Amino acid sequence: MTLALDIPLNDSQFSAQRKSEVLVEALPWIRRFQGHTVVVKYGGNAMVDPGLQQAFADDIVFMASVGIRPIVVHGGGPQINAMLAESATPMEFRNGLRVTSPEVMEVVRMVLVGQVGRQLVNRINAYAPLAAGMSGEDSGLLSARKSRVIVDGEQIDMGLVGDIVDVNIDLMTSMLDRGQIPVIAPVSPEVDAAGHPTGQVLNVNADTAATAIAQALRAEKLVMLTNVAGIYGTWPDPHTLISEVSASDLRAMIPRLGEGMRPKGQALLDAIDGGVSSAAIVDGRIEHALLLEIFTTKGVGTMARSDDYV
Ligand SMILES: NC(=[NH2+])NCCC[C@H](N)C(=O)O
Repeated sequence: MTLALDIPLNDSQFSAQRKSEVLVEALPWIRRFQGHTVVVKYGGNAMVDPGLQQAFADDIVFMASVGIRPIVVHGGGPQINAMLAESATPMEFRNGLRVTSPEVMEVVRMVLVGQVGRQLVNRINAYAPLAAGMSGEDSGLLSARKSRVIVDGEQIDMGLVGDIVDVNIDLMTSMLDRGQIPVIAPVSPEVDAAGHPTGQVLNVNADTAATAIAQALRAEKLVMLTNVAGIYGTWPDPHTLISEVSASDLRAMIPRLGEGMRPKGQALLDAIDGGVSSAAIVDGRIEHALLLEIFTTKGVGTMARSDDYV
């Protein structure tokens, strides 16, 4: 790389030029997403490693600072497992899956709402008091129904686990309008067929909760942090990471994806089918993966886009 006069650059000039390129690359994306809602699923390693936690909080504050409206939905699997073991909560397994008994649900709620959510709010708010942690129970943010889990054609009772059936859009919108960053634990009140709360709370998978919230708000983008690099190609190219894929190509690819990848591919597709323009899986083990996905042209991980994406 050279200056205009073809004079070779010394190291510090070279790195200054690299930095300016990075900043300039971000400009069209800042303009593209300004004023738009981006839902981010926070999970995996990013949630347990202090350095990655801080980098994630930085990225969310960065987004909010340039006028993007981020919403964070978090999981807490590793922390929940640790607390279940520590508290010696009795557990039952069916078909290899943990049943969410009322006792387990108490621990889930305590850890998600009282621990994981609090830590992230604390890190974000070290910059400015923007983040507001809430569970699906607060102000009726989320409503859920029990999931129907079918194994080998038979319905099995997995206890207090649910799927979101309703999102309080007005609440989310007014928070975003005020510049707040909702940090959501997807613990949700159960509602009956008429939409009335039954008094029970259900645990909702954070991936599906993030997808449901992104759909309800017609978010511009959904980004999911996971512990994989992204979606890999199918035959004849199974070792190449797919950087970008259209919804129809992804749909065609899903039956041929590996067991682990298929639900992730499906989550991206569900978001797009529900009206979200683009959805990405990024590697949460990489520091600032979120920043890199949103503010660079090639991003990181795998992005799926609607067929009419512009
Ligand atoms: N994995 C990818 N190919 N990402 C492309 C990202 C492009 C742009 N920064 C966006 O967020 O929409």
